[in-house]
Amino acid sequence: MSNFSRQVRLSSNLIRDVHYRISRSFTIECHRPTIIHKKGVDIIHNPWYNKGTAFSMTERDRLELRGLLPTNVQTVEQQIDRFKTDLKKIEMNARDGDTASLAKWRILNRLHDRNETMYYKILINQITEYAPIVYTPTVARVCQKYSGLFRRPRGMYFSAADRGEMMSMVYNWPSDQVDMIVVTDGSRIMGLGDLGVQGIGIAIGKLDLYVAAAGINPQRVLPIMIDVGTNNETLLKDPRYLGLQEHRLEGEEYVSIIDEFMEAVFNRWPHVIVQFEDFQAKWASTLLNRYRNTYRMFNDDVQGTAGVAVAGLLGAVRAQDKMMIDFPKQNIVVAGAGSEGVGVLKAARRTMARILGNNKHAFKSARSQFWVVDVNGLITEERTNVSDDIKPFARKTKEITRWGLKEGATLLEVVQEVKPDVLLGLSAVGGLFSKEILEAFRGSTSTRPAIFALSNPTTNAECTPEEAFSIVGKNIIFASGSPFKDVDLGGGEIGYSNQGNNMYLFPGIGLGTLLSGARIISDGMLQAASECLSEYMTEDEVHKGIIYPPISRIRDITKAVAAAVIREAIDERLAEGYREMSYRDLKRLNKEEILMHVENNMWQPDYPTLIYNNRRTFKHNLQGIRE
Ligand SMILES: NC(=O)c1ccc[n+]([C@@H]2O[C@H](COP(=O)([O-])OP(=O)(O)OC[C@H]3O[C@@H](n4cnc5c(N)ncnc54)[C@H](O)[C@@H]3O)[C@@H](O)[C@H]2O)c1
Ligand SMILES: O=C(O)C[C@H](O)C(=O)O
Ligand SMILES: [Mg+2]
Repeated sequence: MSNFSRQVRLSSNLIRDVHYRISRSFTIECHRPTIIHKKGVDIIHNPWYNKGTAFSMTERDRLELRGLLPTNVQTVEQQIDRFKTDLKKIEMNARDGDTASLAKWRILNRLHDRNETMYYKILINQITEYAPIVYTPTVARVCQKYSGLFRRPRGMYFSAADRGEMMSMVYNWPSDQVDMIVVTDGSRIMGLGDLGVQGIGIAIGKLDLYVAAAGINPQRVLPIMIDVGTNNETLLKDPRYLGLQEHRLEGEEYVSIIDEFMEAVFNRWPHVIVQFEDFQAKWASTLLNRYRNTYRMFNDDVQGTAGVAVAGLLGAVRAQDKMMIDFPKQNIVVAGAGSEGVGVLKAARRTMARILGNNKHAFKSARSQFWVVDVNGLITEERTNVSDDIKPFARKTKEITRWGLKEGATLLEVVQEVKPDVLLGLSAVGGLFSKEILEAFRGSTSTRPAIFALSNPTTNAECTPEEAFSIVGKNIIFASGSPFKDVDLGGGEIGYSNQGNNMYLFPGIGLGTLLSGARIISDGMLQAASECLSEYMTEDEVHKGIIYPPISRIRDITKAVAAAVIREAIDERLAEGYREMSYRDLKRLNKEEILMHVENNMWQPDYPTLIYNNRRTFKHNLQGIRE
C-alpha cells in the first residue's frame, strides 16, 4: 500500500472514530440509567430523582415506592397539565400583574424544589411564558423580596465570616461534578442597586437559563452568593434581612475574599466555569482583569452584554440596507457609563476598528463615533474623576465646540446636535428617553434610527416600545433589556420589540467553553459568540426590524453560539477537549459535526431510569452519583 493510501485510510478511520464518539457520547448521556443509593421516601424527597405520580409500577416495586404514591400512574404530560391548570387559577385570582407574576414564581419555585425534571420540562417547552418569571423582570422583584420569600436554600453562601474556611466549605456541596457557577456579591442587581444577600436570586435565574437554553445538566450547576455586607441602609435596618448586617467590605479585604473563593471552587472543581454576575461597576472590571487569564471565568454584564449590544448594532446597520463597512460611520450616543456602558463602548470600538483594517489608526479614529453621557451629562476631556476605561471616549473640547456642545451637555442637547444613528441606554434610569429626547431623535440622520433601551428590569427601561414607535416613527429599530410586547402600528404593520438581553450569549459562551475544554475565555471566543448572534437573523427578519431572535429560539441560538465558541477555542489552541472528545478529536470535526456534538451534549428534561445500588464506590454514572 502506498504511503498516500495508507494515510487516507488512517484518516478515514480516525474520522469514523470521531463520529462514533459523537454519537456514543449522546447515547451514553441519554440512555445510561442513573445509579442511586436511595430508596422509598428518600427518592420522593429528592428533586433530582423525584418523578411524583410518573413513577411506573415496576419502578415503584424496584425502588420500594409501592404504597407511597397515589395508585394512578400519570404521564409527564398529564402532570404538566395538572400543574398548569393550578397556575392558571392563581393567575385569574391575582389582584394585579405583579402579584400574579410573584405567585407564579412561588409555585414554580416549589416545583423546582420537588421535581427538577418536570420544572425544566415546563420551562423549556414554554420558555416564552416562563422566562419572564424565573428571569427578568420577575426575578428582580424576587430579589427585592427575597428575605420574606425564603423557604429553602438553593446554592451556596459564603460570607465575610467564612474567611479561611472556604477551601473546606466547598466540600459541603454534595456534587463532585459542577460545570457552571454563577456568582454574585449582590452589589448591583440589575438596575436595582445593592440588594446584598438577596441578590442570590439572579444567580439562580441565570442558571435556570443555563439549563433551559444551553442544556447544562441541572445537577451540575451551582448558584453562589458572596455576602460581604451591604450598603443598602433599608436592608441594614430590616430585622427580617437574611444577610450580614454590616457595611460592605472594601479594598484589600474584599479582594482577598474573592481570591479565596476562586481558589476554593477551582480547587474542588478544576474544570468549572465561573460567571460573575451583577458586581458593581467599581469591582466588575477589576475582578475580570484579575482572573481572566488564570481561571475559566467571564463577566456576563461586561462581556456578555457588550457582545449582545454589538450584535444588535450590526443588525441595525443591516436593517438600513447598508454593508458592515458602514458600521464605523454610525454616530452612537450612549447614556450610562457604568461597567455595562464601558463594556459596550469598548467592544463596539474594537469591532469598528476591525472592520476598518484592524490597525492603530482605525482604532484611534473609531473613538470619535461615540458620545457618552452619564448622570453629569456629556463626558469630555474637561471632566475630572473619570475611569481609565472611559477616558478614551471623553470628547475633545475642540471637537465638540464645532457641534455647539460643551462639557456636561444634557442628553437632550447631545441628541439634538449630533442627530445620532443610535441611542443606547444602560443608565438604569426608567423613562430617561423622555418625550423631548425621543422627539429630538426624530432628527436622526439615519434611515432607520435605532433605540436600545437596555436597562433592567422593565421599570428601568429608558423608554417603552410604544413611546419609541409612536414618537420617533414606525420605521425605527427597537430593543429593550426586559421583554415588551410588539406594538400594533395599525394597517397590519407591527413594531417589533426585540429583547436585547445577554441571555442570548451567556448560555452559549458557557456551553462552548465547557465542551471545548478551553483553559480560559478569550476575547476571540467572545467575539465569535457575538458575530454568531449578529449573523443569526435572516435578511428578511432584519428588514422587518427583528434584530434578535425570539426567546422561543433560545435553545437553537445557544447551540449555534456554543459551536462558534468551540471553533474559535480550537483555532486559538485554547481547547483541551472534554470527556471522550479530546482536543485532537475536536480538531477533526467540521462545522456541522461541531454543531451536532453540541446538540448531543445538551441535557434533555426526560425522567431517567433509576437503578438502586448500595455500593457507594460504583463510579460509572455520567449523570453523577448523588446522595
Ligand atoms: N440588557 C442587558 O442584557 C443588560 C445587561 C447588563 C446590565 N443591564 C442593565 O444596565 C443597567 C446599568 O448597569 P450598570 O452596571 O452599568 O449600572 P451603573 O450603576 O454602574 O451605571 C449607571 C450609569 O448610568 C449613568 N446615569 C445615571 N443617571 C443618568 C442619567 N440621568 N443620564 C445619563 N446617564 C445616567 C451613571 O452615571 C452611570 O454611569 C442596569 O439597569 C442593568 O440592568 C442590561
Ligand atoms: O439580568 C438580566 O436580565 C440582564 C443583565 O445581566 C442585568 O444585569 O440586567
Ligand atoms: Mg446582570
